[in-house]
Amino acid sequence: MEKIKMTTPLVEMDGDEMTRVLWKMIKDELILPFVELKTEYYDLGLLHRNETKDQVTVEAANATRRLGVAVKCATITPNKQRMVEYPQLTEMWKSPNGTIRSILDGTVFRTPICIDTIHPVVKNWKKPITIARHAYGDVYKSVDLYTTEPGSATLTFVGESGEKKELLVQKVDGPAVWQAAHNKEKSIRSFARSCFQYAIDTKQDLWFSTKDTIAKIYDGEFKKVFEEEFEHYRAKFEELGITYFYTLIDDAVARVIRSEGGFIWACKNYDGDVMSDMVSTAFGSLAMMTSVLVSPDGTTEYEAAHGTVTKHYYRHLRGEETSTNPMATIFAWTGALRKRGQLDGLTELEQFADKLEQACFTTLNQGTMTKDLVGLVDEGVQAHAVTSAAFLAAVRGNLEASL
Ligand SMILES: NC(=O)C1=CN([C@@H]2O[C@H](COP(=O)(O)OP(=O)(O)OC[C@H]3O[C@@H](n4cnc5c(N)ncnc54)[C@H](OP(=O)(O)O)[C@@H]3O)[C@@H](O)[C@H]2O)C=CC1
Ligand SMILES: O=C(O)CCC(=O)C(=O)O
Ligand SMILES: [Mn+2]
Repeated sequence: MEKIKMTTPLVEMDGDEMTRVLWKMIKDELILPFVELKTEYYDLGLLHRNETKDQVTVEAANATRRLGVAVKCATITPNKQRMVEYPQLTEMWKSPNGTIRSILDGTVFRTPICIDTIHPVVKNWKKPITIARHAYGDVYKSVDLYTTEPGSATLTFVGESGEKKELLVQKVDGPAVWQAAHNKEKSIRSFARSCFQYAIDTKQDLWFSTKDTIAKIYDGEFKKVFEEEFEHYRAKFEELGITYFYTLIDDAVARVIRSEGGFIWACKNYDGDVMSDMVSTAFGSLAMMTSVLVSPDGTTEYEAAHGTVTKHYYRHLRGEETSTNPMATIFAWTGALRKRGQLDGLTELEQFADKLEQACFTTLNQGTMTKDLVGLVDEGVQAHAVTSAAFLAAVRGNLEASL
């Protein structure tokens, strides 16, 4: 078979640990034999980020703005422990995801990948729940401070006009921790618009939740902007018979559990981060969730929602074959290839992405799956755990049969 040609490169962001291992396996087994892959490659592996003083992350984000589509491997965000593990690190670098999302702005849409033989642990969930996570700001762009003596902190804003606004944060009588976070009205507005548009595109209800009773100004602004923006979409919502529903985050959490699913849940950045892990795991596995960042200008970045699967990587380093689930990383690639195909009018590339996803489903339906899924399948369904390599080989077999 002649390889499928591409016209515009994808931005390829390589990453760390087990997902970096899977990344290469996926490319070698499922993409390079079939596609004349064109990528602009950025190595976001921790040590290369360190060598470039994290400039490679900024370059990769700027390349994504230029080329329009990126695919990203999971990356380590260093903490104190990682500084010990990697003594060559000159700084505790920020999260590359945080940096990229700040540059691209927009919303991260996360949807569970469902199969017929695995039922959600929440038995009334009948349809997938998509988390729409605001990608900009809040704690991901905040500054932190630790102080040791009694004293007080104030929050000061100085406008370009010279106007000053000052607020006492707290007076403390001993050691304390502090944090200042922000968001931009423009970003909140584009978050709202992308959520309403996504609800229309997928014909699903949209829920939105914050804690505006506590963060009256901060979260109140999110609520207000969503209400204002909804007026531009109300007619279309009514025409499609879908609804916009706002409620407090704690009420939303309870309602989500009691729901049937089949809607989009818009969440502030941190809520979306943690709720997407809960939702994906409740639907099956962390590795069964797609994730795409859609920025206001339509730029897209596809990734897995999970991390670098460190525990499996240590086993890999000890020479063991691991059974790490590559589904979310494969779907990051198919999402990006399909989008590139759509933008460049390459039907064959789009169809290839569809067929690769279908080959994954066929493999799972044949009972060939990674360890995380085997224990979850319905009673009576034959399923066996295989290594990541064996899973990818089986997917390749099914893919070849479909081409
Ligand atoms: N998008 C990104 O770039 C993200 C990066 N990170 C980074 O990843 C690193 C590890 O973070 P951690 O908190 O352990 O989170 P991970 O998501 O990497 O893994 C947590 C656990 O979830 C299970 N799991 C996750 N993905 C898979 C998979 N594909 N197949 C099978 N099981 C899976 C594993 O459970 P078990 O061990 O029981 O098999 C694993 O130990 C950190 O350095 C963090 O900074 C974290 C989140 C997102
Ligand atoms: O960037 C990080 O460190 C974490 C990212 C994350 O947890 C996510 O994207 O869900
Ligand atoms: Mn997360």
